[in-house]
Amino acid sequence: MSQQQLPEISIEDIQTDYWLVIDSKIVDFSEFIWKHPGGPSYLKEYLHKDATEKFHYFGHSERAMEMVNEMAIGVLKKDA
Ligand code: HEM
Repeated sequence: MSQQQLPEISIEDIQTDYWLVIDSKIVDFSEFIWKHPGGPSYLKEYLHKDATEKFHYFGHSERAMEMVNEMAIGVLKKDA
């Protein structure tokens, strides 16, 4: 899903406990946590947090970026 098509959502409307933020996108990683090649602990460390800097710091591949887009459920509402 491209960023333009993502709905703006408020934190209280997020339907999963397993989310973090990368590049302003809310990413639902509930299905992905045990599949992450870097292991589950990195994702848990950023539960409900902005992981943008760390995600890019580790030099993730294009495919990893695609996965972020596939798991993105929306963008945070600005005034939320
Ligand atoms: C939900 C978002 C994320 C996705 C989809 C994702 C996906 C991936 C993928 C596909 C790889 C394999 C290498 C590659 O293709 O780049 C990988 C490796 C890795 N990821 Fe993530 N990642 C995410 C978030 C994070 C975060 C937030 C961190 C750190 C805080 C992290 C740390 C790492 C590390 C350290 C590796 C290297 C593992 C190794 O080679 O031993 N990832 N990730």
